[in-house]
Amino acid sequence: MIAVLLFVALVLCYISFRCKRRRLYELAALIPEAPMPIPFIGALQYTINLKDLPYNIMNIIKRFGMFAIEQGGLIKFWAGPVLFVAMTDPTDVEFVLRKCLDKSNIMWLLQTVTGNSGIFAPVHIWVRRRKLTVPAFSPKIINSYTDILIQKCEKLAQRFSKENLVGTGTFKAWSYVSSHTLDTVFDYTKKKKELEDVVDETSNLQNGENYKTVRCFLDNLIVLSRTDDITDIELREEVLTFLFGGTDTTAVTLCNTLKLLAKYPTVQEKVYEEIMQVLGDPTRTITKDDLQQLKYLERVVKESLRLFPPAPILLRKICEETELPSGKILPADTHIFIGIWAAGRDPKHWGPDADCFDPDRFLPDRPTGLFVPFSCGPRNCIGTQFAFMSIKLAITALIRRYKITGEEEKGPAPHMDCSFNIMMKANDDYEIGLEVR
Ligand code: HEM
Repeated sequence: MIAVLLFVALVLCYISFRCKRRRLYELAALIPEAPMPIPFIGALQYTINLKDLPYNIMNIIKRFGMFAIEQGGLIKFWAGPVLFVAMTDPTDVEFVLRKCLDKSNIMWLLQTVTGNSGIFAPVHIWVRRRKLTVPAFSPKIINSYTDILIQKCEKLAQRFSKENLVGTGTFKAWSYVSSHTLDTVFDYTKKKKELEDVVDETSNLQNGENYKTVRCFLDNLIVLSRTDDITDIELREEVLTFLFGGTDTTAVTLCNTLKLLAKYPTVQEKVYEEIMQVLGDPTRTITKDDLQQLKYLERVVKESLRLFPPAPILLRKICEETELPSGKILPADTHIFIGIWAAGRDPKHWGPDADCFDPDRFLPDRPTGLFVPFSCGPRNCIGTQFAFMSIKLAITALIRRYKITGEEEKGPAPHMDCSFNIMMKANDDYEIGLEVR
């Protein structure tokens, strides 16, 4: 008898739940659905096998993104009762990134690490944090870092030769490059495992202790924190934002670009020739003006970001029913999965060779599709300019000394086996070789 009552109660709860969400189901029914092997739990089935989770998520990102392209730019899928739409249509994507600023709360796990730092914070907290950090990224301040960055890139190039990695076959570049980018953002020489101490130290630094020993972004944040009423916890959270948003993203892009240069030696030679032409004297130290002239290198980095964006998806949540520019209507409480990876490979917008590596597609007179590896709109990446400068300087320091070697690609479409570990990263930890020029 109790079991029957329990069953009836459950059925009534389910009916009431469905009734309350009637509008959501009505609108969702108009959107094509991604095929799922097990219907009821939806995309949750891909999270069961924790060991292969990063690989499975990457596959979902690719598969759903491509399916959205086939279906005209928008599809839906369910994760249990939660409605997701995957979006690739350029106009709809730009609209969402500019107007819908709430992050999806499936990012709660990341938020437990970074707290209310700008990158994942609810909109009302983010507005203040963004205002606080913007001055640290003014072109004037970024330019003033050029000399420090040049020294650090030289140090990276020398490190490879000091550690006997030049002319001795292939090695995994990831750990060297990621410690370099950590150093560039924080200007610290501490190892990652000591980062907690670094973060705690920043709180003491607010009081002026050891202030002169720290420079770069951290330095600027501390200076800013003196004029604005920012607490130790907030300062700590923002430091974590820079760690989270600025270091591995730049390292992944740098490594992807090196790997692509190894795969395509003719592109690498063009990059080398441009550097030699701009610098004239091969031993001369690079300047910020030289950097502006490295246009081909800039196109190579953009093409690397198009094909292998470190953030292959962006997540947003819409709280109210919203009509998209394409005319489709999304119900309130939809989680949006913006397919950056797929939008960068959409043949409708990038041409039939969308999967191929062709830096010249970024020549100024050629039309391009949606290129948003740094997002766009008010919550876009605050470090875009810094990232470009940092990546171009590091590649210049390496290419002028060394030939990057490795497995050459047979066709124009590069292959890289990647997983999604918060960002999209190659599974081989970026195995490359270096030869002296
Ligand atoms: C190639 C390198 C980089 C890539 C691809 C990248 C990508 C992104 C993307 C896609 C977002 C937006 C996330 C979203 O909309 O959900 C973002 C946000 C952010 N990035 Fe970057 N980023 C890079 C480098 C950097 C660097 C070097 C810094 C700082 C030194 C930085 C600091 C930030 C911050 C603070 C945010 C949060 C902005 C906000 O919400 O107001 N990023 N980044």
